[in-house]
Amino acid sequence: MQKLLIEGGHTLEGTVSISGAKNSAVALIPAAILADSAVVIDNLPVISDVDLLAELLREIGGDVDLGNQTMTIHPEKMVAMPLPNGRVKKLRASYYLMGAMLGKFKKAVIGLPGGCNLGPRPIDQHIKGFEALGAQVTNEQGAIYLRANELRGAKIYLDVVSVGATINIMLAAVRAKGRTIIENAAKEPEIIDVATLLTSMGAKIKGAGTNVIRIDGVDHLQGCRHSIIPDRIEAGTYMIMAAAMGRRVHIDNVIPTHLESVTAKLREMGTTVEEYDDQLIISGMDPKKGVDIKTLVYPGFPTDLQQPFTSLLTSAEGTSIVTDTIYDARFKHVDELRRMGASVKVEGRSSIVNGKSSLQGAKVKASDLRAGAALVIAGLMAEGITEVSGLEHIDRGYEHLETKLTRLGAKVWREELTEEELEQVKQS
Ligand SMILES: CC(=O)N[C@H]1[C@@H](OP(=O)(O)OP(=O)(O)OC[C@H]2O[C@@H](n3ccc(=O)[nH]c3=O)[C@H](O)[C@@H]2O)O[C@H](CO)[C@@H](O)[C@@H]1O
Ligand SMILES: C=C(OP(=O)(O)O)C(=O)O
Repeated sequence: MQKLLIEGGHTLEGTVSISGAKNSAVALIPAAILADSAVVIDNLPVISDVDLLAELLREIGGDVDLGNQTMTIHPEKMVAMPLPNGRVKKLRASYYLMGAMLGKFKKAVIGLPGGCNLGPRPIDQHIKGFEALGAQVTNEQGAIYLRANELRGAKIYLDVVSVGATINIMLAAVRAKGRTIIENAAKEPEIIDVATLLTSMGAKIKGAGTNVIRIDGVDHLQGCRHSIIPDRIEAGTYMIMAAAMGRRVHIDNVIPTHLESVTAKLREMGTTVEEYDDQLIISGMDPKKGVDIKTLVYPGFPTDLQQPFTSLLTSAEGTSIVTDTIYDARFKHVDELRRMGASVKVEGRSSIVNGKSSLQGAKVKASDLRAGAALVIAGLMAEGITEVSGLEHIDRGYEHLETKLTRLGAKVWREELTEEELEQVKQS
């Protein structure tokens, strides 16, 4: 087991290229189950969630060839193998196997998903959608059993705007008989990406990216080739790093419109953000002005970036309030930031940051993926050395983090945990 060490205080300068979007990839890979022939996915991020999903597809009989940033999935020999335990419990996105297997085989048994612990992560809206399409859904001993004689199109109104439920219902509805209408659908770019793949496979989908999606079911879906959109959350993380420590950082392979809420907040703080077709250039400026953040569904400020942004706010003047309206318990980074000398506390679903603090390197632990990113940013800003453990979370979502940061001029490297640290991990 390893930890990440960061020597803080180094200026970032140069170019970083953004990988394919994790939150698309984890839905696109299960979507390939629906095809009758090979699906090739390009621009895949090199992250552990992708490895896990490749293994899950192999478990159900898929022939999966995972190269560098490309995956070829042969679904011909896949079967409706029950997956009640094991790898499905390790990532949230395993829930997309429900929609894809229900669409293809009209049945599935999938263990309740894992993923980052952000407080409760219910899937009632997914189940409501599957039931509306004609599936019988039961929860037995921690696994969801789905079965349908036939799937029929239906009108489904989501009570909560959910990315996961919108995609999962799309995955099942593309193979239902007749028309499905998802109302109050989520509008995230990753939903458009999944709809693009399904359309290339032969599905009939209209309205992805708006709050009403219409799907006309088809009898079969063929293989295709698809390239994943850039990861707006990885891009946002580097934007924040550049605002914190950057002289002039070029962020390549981005879709700037996907990041408008982040760009707006950085500008409000005094950071210079230049926008081009597929590139952003960020120059951090001092002094920084504190700002309030409220996470919202797309195109609002993304919940996945509130933790990283909080680290940046510790270097800003005045008081900033960060409110998460999507996951109100997503604040496990706060105690760790305090260990580094930040003045930040949690009140209800908000964290309150009093700036400006001078952070000091410390031994800290990433409790989840974006908490990990927040601690890396704090480490870049801090005086001395920061040691971040819990790297398995960071590796779920950031491709070659230390290589990308080293190229920008950061001093960051991995080391094995000491015997004593390993013992502490076992006990925690
Ligand atoms: C809207 C939103 O910002 N979604 C983010 C959320 O997606 P993720 O797919 O995890 O979450 P959803 O979009 O599904 O959920 C949004 C909200 O709806 C609630 N909910 C969801 C499903 C359900 O059946 N019942 C229910 O109550 C959730 O608890 C949450 O409060 O986290 C992902 C990873 O961190 C991000 O990439 C997504 O952009
Ligand atoms: C929390 C995240 O991932 P997941 O939903 O896959 O746990 C994330 O991408 O920030």
